[in-house]
Amino acid sequence: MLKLNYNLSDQLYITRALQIAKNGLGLTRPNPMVGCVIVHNNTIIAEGFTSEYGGNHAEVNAINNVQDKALLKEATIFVTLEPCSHYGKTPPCSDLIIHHQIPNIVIGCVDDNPEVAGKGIKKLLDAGRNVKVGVLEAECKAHHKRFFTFHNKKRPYIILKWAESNDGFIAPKSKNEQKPVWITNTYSRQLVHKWRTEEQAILVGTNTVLHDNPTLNVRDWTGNNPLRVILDKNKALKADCNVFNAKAESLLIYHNNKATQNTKQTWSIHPPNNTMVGDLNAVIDFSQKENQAQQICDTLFKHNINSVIIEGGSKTLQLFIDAGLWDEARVFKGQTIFKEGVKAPKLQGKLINQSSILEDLLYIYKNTN
Ligand SMILES: NC(=O)C1=CN([C@@H]2O[C@H](COP(=O)(O)OP(=O)(O)OC[C@H]3O[C@@H](n4cnc5c(N)ncnc54)[C@H](OP(=O)(O)O)[C@@H]3O)[C@@H](O)[C@H]2O)C=CC1
Ligand SMILES: Nc1c(N[C@@H]2O[C@H](COP(=O)(O)O)[C@@H](O)[C@H]2O)[nH]c(=O)[nH]c1=O
Ligand SMILES: [Zn+2]
Repeated sequence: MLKLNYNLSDQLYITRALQIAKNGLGLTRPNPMVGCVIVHNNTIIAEGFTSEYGGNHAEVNAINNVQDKALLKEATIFVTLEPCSHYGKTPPCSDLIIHHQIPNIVIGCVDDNPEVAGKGIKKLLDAGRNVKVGVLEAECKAHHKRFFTFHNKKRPYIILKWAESNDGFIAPKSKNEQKPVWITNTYSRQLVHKWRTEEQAILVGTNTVLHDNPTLNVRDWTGNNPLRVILDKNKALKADCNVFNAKAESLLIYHNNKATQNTKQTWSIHPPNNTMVGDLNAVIDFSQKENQAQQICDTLFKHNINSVIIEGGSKTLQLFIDAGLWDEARVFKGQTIFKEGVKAPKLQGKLINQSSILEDLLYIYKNTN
């Protein structure tokens, strides 16, 4: 039977499931980071969250953690996302729940992946189980924002990030060395490395590579490197740029005219890992300025990328802002004054958080359109 009335304890256990689900952040991609709690007689008897990509789903881990499996016949299982119904890298979790005769299932939100999309719930209902759907639904959807954006908007969840001087520039007019001019302090920069571990890809424009020679990997935090996505219309970037080194994988996006396609590629692109589909070269039509951002999104979608952090420069960030193709912006404001230089992007969004990291200010915006 499908139930729609929820009580406080349902919310409490889904809150706990959301809390432990966050252990999978940056590890489960492109799978969602699900949390699961199993309760018997008002006591949590086991918990689980999604393992690193290719490993167990949250429900499997939670059920494996139950010591006395006989209790499952009287238990309630709480999950942030509808249990799956399909054979992916692992068998369907809804079958496992049925197999263990768990009578009550409480679900945060329905899975919008077309392979599941209600079929997991149907399986459970057809097996005569009590199913509640939509407990803390908004919170669960927000938690699974990367996964839902990917399936519903057919593009990755997009985070814009930049650091601007106190007078609104992201770089000075000129500089002597091919490396970034740091506006933010080391703690802010460490936070950026943490953010890099949380997203599947990181993207920058050509000028940023030419001027900064960034590496774009994770150094000041522990976690997975994102895939480095580099826009290089004319394949002008040299093989020895740091973004093509062996420290992480790179995807090059270039223009689709004959001249560039025939350009001999002189550097090796690292092989895709098992979360990627397609090869690590992609072609778009850069002459169509008005839909460049959409084409880039389509490319990332085809490569199964659920989230991307765009770290500049201004032109690249503005491209996505003008196309309305962004979800969150994380903007640092430092104390430096440049007087002139590369102007920071112009963005209109809802300010949802403001904090300070020593003297740096951090503003978080949401795209409400
Ligand atoms: N403080 C911060 O957070 C950050 C600062 N920066 C700074 O920003 C500056 C770069 O930003 P910005 O100039 O806006 O550029 P981007 O990094 O956004 O690069 C995109 C631009 O590069 C130019 N370009 C040059 N050669 C090519 C090519 N072969 N293919 C495609 N595009 C090409 C294009 O300019 P055009 O359209 O004119 O052809 C294009 O619009 C750097 O000085 C860097 O230090 C960068 C990232 C973050
Ligand atoms: N200058 C500046 C930033 N610059 C961004 O960081 C990139 C360098 O990455 P990496 O080589 O991996 O350290 C650089 O190309 C640009 O995208 N970021 C910030 O948080 N604060 C700053 O003040
Ligand atoms: Zn599953």
